Amino acid sequence: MMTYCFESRHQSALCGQSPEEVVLTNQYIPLSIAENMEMEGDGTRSPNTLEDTLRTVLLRNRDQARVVMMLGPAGVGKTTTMQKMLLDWAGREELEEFDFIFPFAFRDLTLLEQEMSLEDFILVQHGHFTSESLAVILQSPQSLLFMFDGLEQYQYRLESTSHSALCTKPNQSAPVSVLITSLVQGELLKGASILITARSTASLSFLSDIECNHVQILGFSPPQRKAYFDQVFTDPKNAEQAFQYTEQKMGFYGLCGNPVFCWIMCFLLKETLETGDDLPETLTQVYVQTSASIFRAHNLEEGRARDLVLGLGKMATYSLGNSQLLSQKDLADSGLQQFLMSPLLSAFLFLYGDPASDNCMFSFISPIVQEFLIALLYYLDITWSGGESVEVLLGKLEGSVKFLDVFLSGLSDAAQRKPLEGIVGEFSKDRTEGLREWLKNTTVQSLQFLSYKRPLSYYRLLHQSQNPALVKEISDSQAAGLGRYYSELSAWDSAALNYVVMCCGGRDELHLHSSLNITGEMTLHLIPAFRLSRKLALLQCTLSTASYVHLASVIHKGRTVELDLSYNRAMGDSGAKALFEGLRDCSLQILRLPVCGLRAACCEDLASVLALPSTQLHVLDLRSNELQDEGLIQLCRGLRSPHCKLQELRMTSLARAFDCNLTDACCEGLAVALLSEGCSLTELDLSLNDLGDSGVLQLCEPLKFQGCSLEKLRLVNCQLSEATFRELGAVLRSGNSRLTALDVGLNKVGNTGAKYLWQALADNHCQLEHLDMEMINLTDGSLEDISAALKANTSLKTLVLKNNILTDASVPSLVQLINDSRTIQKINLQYNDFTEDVFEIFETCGRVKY
Ligand SMILES: Nc1ncnc2c1ncn2[C@@H]1O[C@H](COP(=O)(O)OP(=O)(O)OP(=O)(O)O)[C@@H](O)[C@H]1O
Repeated sequence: MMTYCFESRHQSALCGQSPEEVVLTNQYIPLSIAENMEMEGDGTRSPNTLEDTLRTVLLRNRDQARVVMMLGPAGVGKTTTMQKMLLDWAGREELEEFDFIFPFAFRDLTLLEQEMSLEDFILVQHGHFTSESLAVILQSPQSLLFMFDGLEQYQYRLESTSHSALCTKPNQSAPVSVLITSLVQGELLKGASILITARSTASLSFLSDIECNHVQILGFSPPQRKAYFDQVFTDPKNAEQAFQYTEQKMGFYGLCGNPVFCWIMCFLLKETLETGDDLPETLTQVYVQTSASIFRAHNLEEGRARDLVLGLGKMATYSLGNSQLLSQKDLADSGLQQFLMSPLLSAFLFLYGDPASDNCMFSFISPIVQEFLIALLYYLDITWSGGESVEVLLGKLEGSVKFLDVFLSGLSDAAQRKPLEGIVGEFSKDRTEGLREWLKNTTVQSLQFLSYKRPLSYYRLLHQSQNPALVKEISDSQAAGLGRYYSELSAWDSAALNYVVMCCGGRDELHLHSSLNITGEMTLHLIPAFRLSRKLALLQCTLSTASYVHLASVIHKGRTVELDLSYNRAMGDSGAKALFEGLRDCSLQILRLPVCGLRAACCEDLASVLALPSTQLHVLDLRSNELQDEGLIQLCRGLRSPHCKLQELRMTSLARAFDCNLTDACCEGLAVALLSEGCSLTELDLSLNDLGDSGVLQLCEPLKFQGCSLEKLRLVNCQLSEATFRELGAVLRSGNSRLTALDVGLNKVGNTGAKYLWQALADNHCQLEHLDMEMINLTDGSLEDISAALKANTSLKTLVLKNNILTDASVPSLVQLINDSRTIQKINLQYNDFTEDVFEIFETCGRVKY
């Protein structure tokens, strides 16, 4: 059994050690799987290491056919895992419940075109059994495990066939595809276990009728890849450096979990760390430098190297649209026959079988290498595919390629392609310039038209092309669009966005809206761009706690003056506390944190930073956070400090569902703070809190003192009655108040309550410029008071009386009053009980909104 191996291939810079070598030399590192494993019957989660999971699902419910699909992209370790299972089973360390395991590679099955029985099928692949022994073995299906590796390399489709067409006996002949389907459906060897690997779920329709467990391999987690780097490098310092470098520079491409990619990075960094050469900055450089190194090792002359790349590029394109498994004919059609015996060929292709025989088959070592070769072909042969433009090429291959545009962009940069150009000859200048032009135009278009493909996907390409002059050209023509992003952000997008912003020397304002799951890694990529922005708005995002730590480092001693984190509901006290660390010494003047899930627990930290001489905060927006009295009382400690520079504090609620929950209990502390010498508060918004008369009457006390700096006060919908209005009137008439704006709408005090404010307006001590009494149940009965107030007043500029119960009867007088007033600029009378009859009168005064 142990002579069997799924793939015979040798080690290369682009594909790593063979699976067989990895397991036999004990270099196998456990792999991670996706978390969304099925729940067990008792509600517990399945184990989450790959090996445990496979064991569990294979040994579950042994009376039925147990089919397990092991899924994961190319190079993630499916074959290696199978190889490891086999080795462990043979060494009696795992899966002892199975007496026999029969491994198959789908690729080999492609050659089995004739009909045969299951017995013959097994004997063809595993010749060490005799027919007699096999017949006995097959009588106990429950002790058998069949492994089928690499479904995408099977030329025939497995279909969900009707039961009558399936095989039921091991000696019954049928096409191999039917034998496999019969096994899977449980018609043949009922009770046997089946494990199949595939890169994707694309061709799994044959499993639709049966119960099947899916295990998704993710590859190496960060600790697993650290272990891998430690294993490959002998020097632990180099291992750490290479690991960190790979994480930071390549992490966002989403490839680092892939063992083969880790191998390539180790190979490359080992070389560059030894020679002191430049380390790769982009994905393109990784593949350019690795292939250049392969070519150098084989010392091929320039013409032949170019022919090889051209041939591989052509075959790569053919393979994309046709089959992953390629024949000798495909090789010859691509002009590669001359390289058949060259070891260089196997640096890019897996060879199965004897190259001298007609049965030899080939496949590209990975889709990403395939795409890299297509990109090279594009620049090396301008006649290829009718000389089509990059746009047409990408359009044609959309859906089947992932990194082609990335490589095309990277290779358009002379410095990045240089190591390969020295080996395969010059790239077409027309093509490199054409790419540059295309990239510029599509990026500009995406910035101009919101419906166009999102700009961030082009920023990735700009980052790859490493061409700051090109970015500058784009930003010169599209300055406005470059600072605003309204979509999901990935780590790759963040790195690309940072690159673009940095190439432009920063943006004064940077807005990221509605991006969920902004991780610490993403924020880390964006720190340089953030630090250059004076205004930073990250609205309706979900930032991780680590992101707030990074944001704190952005504002700490930075140039950011305004930070708007509105509607980051998940921030909470932990995020806020991390952020406030940055406030200790910063230029930040405006901090907007409405609807951020804050509670009283964060207010102590906030109060402490407000009291620091190094804090510059002028505006603090805490609307719709459930801070409660306790939170505001804590904050007052900061407000009382002579160092506190806060001028504007907003603690209203944007909706009843998001209350600040303040009551009269916080008002005494606030009154003391307002009276304290250091307090520089000029604007206070406490609307939509149940302060009641008992609370606001306490606040009125400091307002009557000259030392109180408050100029604008909003107390909309605070459950106030006549008593408070009387006191507010007294404040305005006191001659000491600096109040210039007062909003007291939605407190249903009627004419009797409002009377006190009309009287205050008539007093020449009152300096109010803005008064809002929306929806306070004002009727025509107050017309006399209004009239007296407006005739005498010389300061009021805006008056809001909308949503009251005034009728047509008041209109002529009101309009006359406004027309006569020298100061009033705007009066809002919308939504009163007016009929259309008076609209003509309103029209005579441009200052009335009705
Ligand atoms: N667990 C592992 N530990 C160490 N190296 C590994 C591990 N898994 C994979 N590798 C390395 O990655 C290479 C590719 O792995 P493997 O061939 O198993 O991937 P795959 O998922 O079967 O890919 P494909 O879909 O292309 O067949 C192996 O040859 C080996 O060098």
